[in-house]
Amino acid sequence: MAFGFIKKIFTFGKDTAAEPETEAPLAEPQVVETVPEPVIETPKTAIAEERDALLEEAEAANPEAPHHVPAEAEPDIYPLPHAPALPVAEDPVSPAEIETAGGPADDDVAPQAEAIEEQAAAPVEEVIEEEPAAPEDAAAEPIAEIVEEEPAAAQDEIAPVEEAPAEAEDPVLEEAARIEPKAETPVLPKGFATAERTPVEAVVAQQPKRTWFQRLREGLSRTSSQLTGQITSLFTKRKLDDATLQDLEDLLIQADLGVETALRITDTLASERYGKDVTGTDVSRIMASEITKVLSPVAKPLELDLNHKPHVILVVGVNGTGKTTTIGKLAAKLSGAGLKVMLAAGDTFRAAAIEQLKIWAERTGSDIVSSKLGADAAGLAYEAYEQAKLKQSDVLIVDTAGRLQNKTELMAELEKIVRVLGKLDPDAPHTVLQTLDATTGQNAMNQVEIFRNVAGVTGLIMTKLDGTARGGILVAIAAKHKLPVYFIGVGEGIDDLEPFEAKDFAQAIAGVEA
Ligand SMILES: Nc1nc2c(ncn2[C@@H]2O[C@H](COP(=O)(O)OP(=O)(O)OP(=O)(O)O)[C@@H](O)[C@H]2O)c(=O)[nH]1
Repeated sequence: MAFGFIKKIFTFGKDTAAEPETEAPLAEPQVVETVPEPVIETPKTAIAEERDALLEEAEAANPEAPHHVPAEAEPDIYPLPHAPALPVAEDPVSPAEIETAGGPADDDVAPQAEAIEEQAAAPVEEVIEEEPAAPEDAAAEPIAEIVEEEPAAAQDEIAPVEEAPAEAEDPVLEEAARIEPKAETPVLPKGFATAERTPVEAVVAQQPKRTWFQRLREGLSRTSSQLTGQITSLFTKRKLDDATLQDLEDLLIQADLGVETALRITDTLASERYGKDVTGTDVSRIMASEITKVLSPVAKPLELDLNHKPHVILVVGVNGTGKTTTIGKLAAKLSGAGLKVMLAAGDTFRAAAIEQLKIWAERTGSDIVSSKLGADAAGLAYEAYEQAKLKQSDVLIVDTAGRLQNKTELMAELEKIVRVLGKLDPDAPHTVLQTLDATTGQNAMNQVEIFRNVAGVTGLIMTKLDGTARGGILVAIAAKHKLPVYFIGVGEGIDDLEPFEAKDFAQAIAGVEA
């Protein structure tokens, strides 16, 4: 491992498979300088020829002078001004990349790099024979340091990945790994310089973090730009008449806003501008205003009755809609506010979901009750409630397995969880939250209808509004079900959960500047 690492330093971008089995030699320049000509069987490199010519010339000019290049000066032969930084040595860097990293290469850098490659490829026995005493060599010490330090640094980075459960690509786990301390940049040997690449952290730091509102806008930009584009072309050089109103209504319905809201918008537009010229901006403004009116009554805070101890929040929804992630975000908010939170890993179908919730519990300082894969989820909810009572938790949040609304067995199991909790406290679960994935269109309406019947959903959270969200369906759901919308998910991070604001959401959908 350590030797392989050294080898990488000296063989940038080389296909290591094509190299000899022996570990790479420490290609000190003086090694090549002192190798007698007959031993090197490869043809002379340009730099060697140039060097010999210079030596001959110097000898001719002053036959008394010593013509051996002193050892300590030798590293200057190949300063490699743009050598790759050691931390990224795993990433093969070709000489071409080295050049571009620091601008155009000097004419003599390329042959030097070539010479180094040749030296590195030379059979190890030859080099060892000719190599001067290594401990004396100034460059050798830092290399030894790096060799010792490198495995430890690598372990720091690898460890969280090894500990991660099966679904290592899970962003929650990735983020958990990301927050591990970074390995320190090793001290480079003399004669090397770090490549002038901006570290990734610096690049990230340079980019201003997008606010959640920007992410929401971007997420909904597919809906809004499609809508506004179509609306603009609809009203170009046309007065508002019945036909344009009908076309507009169709466009709004296609954007999932629902018939009721579409009619609200067209009616208001007709009352203001019938028979007159209409611009896209007029329509967007009316759209934002009418959508705000529909959403305002459902934009409510999540009320907790802390007399219950615990206030039980059951989280339900179709697979992958973001239940577990949302639970983590909620737990972070609540425990951050000083409440004692207990989580119940009721998604007993998916091992990764249990692990994922454990990580969230750890990150948020919450207690957690979990059981084996495949255990009875209602039994787990019961146990979790008992534990939460015992521990005097303020809030118990119960995760459940994702289920398609048409899977009757799973839906029956959900009913059972609700029944069991109701036996422990007639009012429990006090809140039944349903997560909806904003990338889903009309199907989200169907999901709400069924989960509402089975689990008595009392409020909604729409997740993934930072992606290529559709979002319009939330307006239709609000108009029809009038269920509170508490929060929106605008990312995978712990803080990416924002209270739902009707006006912000409406303006983002309508493409109106705030
Ligand atoms: N971009 C984005 N991704 C999210 C958001 N919320 C959740 N996700 C991601 O969506 C994926 C599914 O989230 P989970 O929390 O595992 O969903 P779940 O509903 O518990 O999934 P099941 O256990 O399969 O039912 C994960 O990759 C999350 O990181 C969000 O607001 N924005």
